Amino acid sequence: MKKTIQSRKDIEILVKNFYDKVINDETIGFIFNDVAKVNWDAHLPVMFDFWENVLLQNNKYSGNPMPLHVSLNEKVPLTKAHFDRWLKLFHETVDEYFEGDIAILAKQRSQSIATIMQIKIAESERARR
Ligand code: HEM
Repeated sequence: MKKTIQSRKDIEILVKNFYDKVINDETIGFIFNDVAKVNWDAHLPVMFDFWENVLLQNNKYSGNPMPLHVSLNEKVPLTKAHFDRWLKLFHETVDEYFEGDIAILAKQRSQSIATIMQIKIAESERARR
């Protein structure tokens, strides 16, 4: 049976399984593997903190992901298709493992953060012209 998202352990299950899909994905995998060459041992704990902060509100993450994605977009254009794919994989992972209010919140928050990210990227492109 699926469970609700309640703890750091649940967040770790969500995030790890999501990135397992990401690194093997034909549409967005190369951005992580070949462009950013992500160090997963360093990145995963940051993502646990980020999602724990967003979903369980415990102030573990105090960074700002927006500038990082704006810079990444200068190395490889991050398109709507990339964001749609990211969101599809994230929502799929949430639904595979979890149910309940926090699972719904995870899908809503990822959607709204992705929207803001795309707006920030578009603004940065206008400023560069
Ligand atoms: C096309 C979609 C996206 C791509 C290709 C992408 C890619 C990346 C990459 C390459 C990194 C750097 C990892 C490293 O440290 O080496 C990163 C960091 C991060 N991403 Fe994304 N991302 C995407 C969308 C999102 C979305 C929608 C969210 C939030 C809902 C998000 C949240 C974060 C956070 C929190 C970090 C860590 C920032 C920090 O170090 O403080 N990303 N992303």
